[in-house]
Amino acid sequence: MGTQSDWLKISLGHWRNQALSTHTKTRRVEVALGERSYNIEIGQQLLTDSSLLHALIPANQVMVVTNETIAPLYLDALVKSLGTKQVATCVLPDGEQAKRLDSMLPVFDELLANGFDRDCYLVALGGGVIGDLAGFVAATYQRGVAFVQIPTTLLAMVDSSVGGKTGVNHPCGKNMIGAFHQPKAVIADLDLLSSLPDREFRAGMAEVIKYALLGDAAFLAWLEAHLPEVFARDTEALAYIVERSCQNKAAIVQADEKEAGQRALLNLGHSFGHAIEGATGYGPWLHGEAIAAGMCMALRLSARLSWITAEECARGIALIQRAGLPIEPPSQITPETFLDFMQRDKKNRGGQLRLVLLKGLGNAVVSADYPESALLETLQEYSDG
Ligand SMILES: NC(=O)c1ccc[n+]([C@@H]2O[C@H](COP(=O)([O-])OP(=O)(O)OC[C@H]3O[C@@H](n4cnc5c(N)ncnc54)[C@H](O)[C@@H]3O)[C@@H](O)[C@H]2O)c1
Ligand SMILES: O=C(O)C(=O)C[C@@H](O)[C@H](O)[C@H](O)COP(=O)(O)O
Ligand SMILES: [Zn+2]
Repeated sequence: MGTQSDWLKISLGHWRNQALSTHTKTRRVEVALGERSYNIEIGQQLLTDSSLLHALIPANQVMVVTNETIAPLYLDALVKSLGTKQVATCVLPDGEQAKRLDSMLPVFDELLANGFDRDCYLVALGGGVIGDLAGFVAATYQRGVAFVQIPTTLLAMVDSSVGGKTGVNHPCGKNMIGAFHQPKAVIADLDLLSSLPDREFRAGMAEVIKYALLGDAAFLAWLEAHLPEVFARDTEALAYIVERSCQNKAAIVQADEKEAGQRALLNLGHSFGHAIEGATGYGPWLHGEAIAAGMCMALRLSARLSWITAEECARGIALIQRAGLPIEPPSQITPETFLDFMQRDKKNRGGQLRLVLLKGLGNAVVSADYPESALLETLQEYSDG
């Protein structure tokens, strides 16, 4: 005999499948970058929409890059929908650990073995790891070929597939080797989220909350009110958060494609978060989890500086906690280790640590104008040592 909570789980699961089977209209967000402009298509049944794929991937030679977890779920369907083109595939190992330079070599080998020329298209079918890596292969193969992002995680749909940051990690730091290379299109098929594990879904929510905290106070209030629908994976709620997140990201990327200035706002929580990922060896902490803890650290430092009130700080942290995300870094990471990683952050200039901090919820700033002691005290708050 099942318990009441078993029953609740079963009925919620049933409702979730029903929710996903309701068809939402396709939404489109444009990333307007002159000759590098492209659209983000957000909808359902897009992976099997041959006419959409033919329109957005107008090449005869197509290389699909994916990983060993996603391939059995979605690769056949995609290859079938691509039809009669010359389609090659490259299936990489799963995980953040695989986001490194030498994982790119099998993709280059496969492109060359198949005689792919400069008119070929790469298709990144996966989360942020595959998108960043395949995008960097596209940026460098024969000095640059076209690519399309088909994000399969929430994080990739709301963030990594958009904006053209591609690259791989180095043991000394996150995304240390890479290039700006915009995709030709982003195809976000919400149906693919039905197989995403809950932990990965929560990690994606960290980047969604990021947009709200850094520049969209109305979205923050919406998320506070609608988190249950989001976590039930209600199709309309998913379509809304993906669309709103992409609109926020597109607006910033359009204004500052190569991060000369305001694009760094998209790095809220990342100076701390990337240090957590690096210090733990890339993997145990998912990117979104590290960024969640990092955003809490940025909130706490902002409150220490009196740039936000204690209430605003608590409100931001409460939402992150309600999303089931960590609100503190691992206590074993010492302030020295944090500073070591943070000193190599790409936002720094002239030896100064530039951080994304808050001057109100929905109002982030990039600043090196804070007393070093405030940063050290914040790091010490979390440390065992
Ligand atoms: N380029 C950017 O602007 C940008 C932005 C944010 C994050 N990132 C990068 O993205 C990476 C994190 O991306 P992520 O969170 O998508 O992680 P990920 O790519 O590792 O995917 C998460 C996990 O989910 C699995 N998975 C993916 N889609 C699935 C699906 N539909 N069903 C079942 N399992 C699925 C994957 O195999 C993997 O195990 C980090 O490397 C981060 O630095 C880049
Ligand atoms: O698109 C951006 O710009 C971002 O900063 C988005 C981040 O969520 C993402 O994690 C990005 O890869 C971080 O970039 P980095 O330049 O700090 O390595
Ligand atoms: Zn990120």
